[in-house]
Amino acid sequence: MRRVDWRLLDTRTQAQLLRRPAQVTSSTTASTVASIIGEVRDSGDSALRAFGERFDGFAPVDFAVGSAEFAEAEASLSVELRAAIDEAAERIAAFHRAGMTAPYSVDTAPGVRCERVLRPIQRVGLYVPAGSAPLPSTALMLGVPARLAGCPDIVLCTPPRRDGTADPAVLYAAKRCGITRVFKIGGAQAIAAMAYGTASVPRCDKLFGPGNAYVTEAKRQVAMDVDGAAIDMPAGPSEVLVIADFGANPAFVAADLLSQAEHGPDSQVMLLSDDDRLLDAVSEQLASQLGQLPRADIARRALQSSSAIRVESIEQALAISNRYAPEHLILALRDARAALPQVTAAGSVFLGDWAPEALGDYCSGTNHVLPTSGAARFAGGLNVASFQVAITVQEVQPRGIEAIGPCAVELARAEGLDAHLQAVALRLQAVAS
Ligand SMILES: NC(=O)c1ccc[n+]([C@@H]2O[C@H](COP(=O)([O-])OP(=O)(O)OC[C@H]3O[C@@H](n4cnc5c(N)ncnc54)[C@H](O)[C@@H]3O)[C@@H](O)[C@H]2O)c1
Ligand SMILES: N[C@H](CO)Cc1c[nH]c[nH+]1
Ligand SMILES: [Zn+2]
Repeated sequence: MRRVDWRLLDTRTQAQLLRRPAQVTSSTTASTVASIIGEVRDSGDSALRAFGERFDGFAPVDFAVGSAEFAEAEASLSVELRAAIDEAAERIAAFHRAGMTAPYSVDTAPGVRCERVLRPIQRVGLYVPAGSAPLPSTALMLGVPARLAGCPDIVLCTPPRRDGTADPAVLYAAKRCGITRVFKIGGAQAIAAMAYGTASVPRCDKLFGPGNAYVTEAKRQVAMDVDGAAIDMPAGPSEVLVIADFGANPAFVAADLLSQAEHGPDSQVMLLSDDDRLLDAVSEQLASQLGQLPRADIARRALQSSSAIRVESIEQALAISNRYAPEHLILALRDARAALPQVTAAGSVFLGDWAPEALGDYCSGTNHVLPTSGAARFAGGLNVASFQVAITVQEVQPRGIEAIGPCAVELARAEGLDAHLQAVALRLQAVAS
């Protein structure tokens, strides 16, 4: 992790420091992904088999997980793991249920009723990563809100293991959410299959879920294509930014940084502090904790494009954080709650010393599918509304057209749109006669 003093950097170097590693390699990734998508569109299942063989070491004859594989998966899990998945699912459901928006209706004038009704998106495609680590928690983060939204048709893709089976905990978590249409397909090819459809995989209206740089780029490309599919958000390589003051626990801070660094070599973790001793102590902790981690190599590579930044003040740290717009923001501050109003861009915020980011990943109840690469400046994390379409409705009585028709006539005249004017004027005449 490079150590720098923000106050000594010119503005260009400051900007470079806040760049994501995935942004640096994006043009190569984009062309690789474009050709994968093209081949899936042209050759469907046979392209999926070729990419499965090349990238996952397995090309299933049948991509769909059958009922026997679901049953074996469930039986193979420990009682403790099943209970943890069940417990997490319940807490995620409780938080997401509380955040569901209700339909509403307003009489905007006498005889004019405007409403907003909510409908579930009819067919949604979920992507659960399993490249370097299978993420059953992601199946919950996607499946729970999709069910609460009432989506009738839920498709899930996840990369197969080398033996051709899907990760059993991912299958259990999917089934726990009522999802049984699971396909063993990973990467950009899975996104292409769900966006355009193949003989095996149904075409979906909207795609959800995190993934590596290939998955995230594939989602971006299918979302740009009018024949493709909508997407939730860019939810790429994991990130965390920690703002720590003099009193923060260096072991906790280092553990939180490493918990995101271990996701992938393209993850990025940032530490900002106004205290040199804290920065020194975290650096020592990183070195000693790294040695204990099975995924130390991955974490070490992520740390190479990460920074520990000495700032003038916590206010300056908050300003830098808002500019960076991290997926996760940990406020390891003595009065973390007091800093919250200054946070304007972050996917999910963790207040104080006792809220490790890993709790949000698994079971606090918030969603861990969050915007990365700075998208937290304009987008929030996944929620039930992400799986719904909001349809507005208006119902107008004769007295309603009398009340608001003249307003529409005036505006139509100003725009020179006579057919619009006529549509209203005819009704005004009919009501008057
Ligand atoms: N932002 C979020 O909300 C969030 C949540 C969870 C996980 N994540 C991120 O998701 C990512 C998961 O990545 P992963 O790799 O473990 O799993 P993954 O399932 O996203 O990717 C694995 C797939 O990548 C494809 N692939 C691998 N190498 C390739 C290559 N050279 N060319 C083309 N395709 C290739 C393969 O098809 C493989 O099946 C991590 O970066 C993690 O940080 C983000
Ligand atoms: N931290 C990831 C989101 O960036 C989510 C996750 C799943 N499992 C562990 N972590
Ligand atoms: Zn994580």
